[in-house]
Amino acid sequence: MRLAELRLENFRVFSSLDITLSPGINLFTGGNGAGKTSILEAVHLLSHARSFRSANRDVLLQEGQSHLSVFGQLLTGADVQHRLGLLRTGARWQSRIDGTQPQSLTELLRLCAVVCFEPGSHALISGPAAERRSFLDWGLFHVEQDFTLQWRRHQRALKQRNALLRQSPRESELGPWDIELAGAAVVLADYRARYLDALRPYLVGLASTFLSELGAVQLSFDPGWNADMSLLERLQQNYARDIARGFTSAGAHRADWSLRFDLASKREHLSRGQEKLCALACLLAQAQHLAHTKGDWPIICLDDLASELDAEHQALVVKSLGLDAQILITGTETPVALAPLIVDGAVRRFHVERGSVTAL
Ligand SMILES: Nc1ncnc2c1ncn2[C@@H]1O[C@H](COP(=O)(O)OP(=O)(O)OP(=O)(O)O)[C@@H](O)[C@H]1O
Repeated sequence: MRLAELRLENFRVFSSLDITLSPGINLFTGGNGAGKTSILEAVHLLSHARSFRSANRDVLLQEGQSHLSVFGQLLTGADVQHRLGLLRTGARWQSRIDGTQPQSLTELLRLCAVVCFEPGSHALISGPAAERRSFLDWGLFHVEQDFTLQWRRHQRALKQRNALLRQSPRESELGPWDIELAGAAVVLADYRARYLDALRPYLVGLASTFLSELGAVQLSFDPGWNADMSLLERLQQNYARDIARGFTSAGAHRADWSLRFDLASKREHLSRGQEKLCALACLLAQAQHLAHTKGDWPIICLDDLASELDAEHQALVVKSLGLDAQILITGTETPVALAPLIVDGAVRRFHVERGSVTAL
C-alpha cells in the first residue's frame, strides 16, 4: 500500500502542507527542527492513532490553533483507493473514511499499515515488555481478523477481575472471572506464539544480515505464566497475593518475548547501535511477513536513518527493503546509502524548512 498524497493542517510546525508522494522511496532532508519527523509522525498517526514520540496526542495540535487534520489518500496493492482523515476539533478526535465517519476508529486503522523505525525504536529490545507485546498485537491486528475481538475480551476480563480484587473478595467470587480470564488469555497466548513463529524466518534472516558478528539468533516466547501448571490453577494459587496487591499477577498481560544471540547471550551485551539494528530487524520482519500474508507491503518510515546507523548498515538496510514498498526516510543529510539510488532517479526528494516542504 502507499500514500499518494498527504495533507496536514495545523499539525505541529505545519500550518498547511500538501505533498504528492512517490510510490517508492521518498527522502525528506532539512535542518534540525524543520519538521521532518513530524511528517512521519502524521503518517504513523493514520495507522496507529498515536504518535511514536508522545503518548499525548494534544501536542500534535499547532500551538495557538483549535483544530488539526491529517488526510491521506491511500492506494492499496489491489488498486483500491481510500481517503483517510483524522480530525481534532477542541478536545475531540474524529476519523473519516472516504468522507464518512466510520463506526469505530479501528476501521481506519485496519486499512492503513505503517511500520516506523525511529530513534526511540530500541525500546522494542531494551524497553519494558509492554513494547514487545504491542509489537506482536499490532501485527496480529493486521493479519488475524478475529484477534481484536479476543484481545478486547481479555482486556474486559482482566479489568473486571482486577476491580474485584480491590474489593477484598471471597475466593468463590473470583471463580467465574478466573475462568473467563484464563480462557481469553490462552487464546491470546496461542495467537502470539503462532505469530512469533511465523515471524521467525524473516527475523532470523534480517538479524543475521544486520548483526552477523553476533552469531545465530534464537527467539523465545513467554506467555505470561509458567508452563508448570495451567493459568487457571495459577490464578487460584495466587489468590492471597493478588488480593493483597489488588491486581492479577500472572496471565497474558504479562507476556513477553526475546531475541538472544549465540555470541551475546544477554540483552545487556548489545551496544545501543546493535539494539537499534535488532529493533529494525524486528520491524522489517513484521513488514515482510505482512507483505507475504496480505499481498501488500505496509508503508515503511525510517526516521533519521543516517544518524542512527553507520554507512555499512545503512546499505544493508536499503538492500533489504521491499522493492514494492513505499518508503519514507528523513535526515539532516542524504544518507550515503541512498546516493546511488538518487543518481538512478529512484528517490523522490523533498527539502523541509520550518513548516514548508519543497519537492526537489
Ligand atoms: N504543537 C506544536 N506547535 C507548533 N510547533 C511545533 C509543535 N510541536 C513541535 N513544533 C515545532 O516543530 C519542529 C519539530 O519538528 P520535527 O521534530 O519534526 O523536526 P525535525 O526536522 O525532525 O528535527 P530534527 O532534525 O532536529 O530531529 C520544531 O521546530 C518545533 O518547535
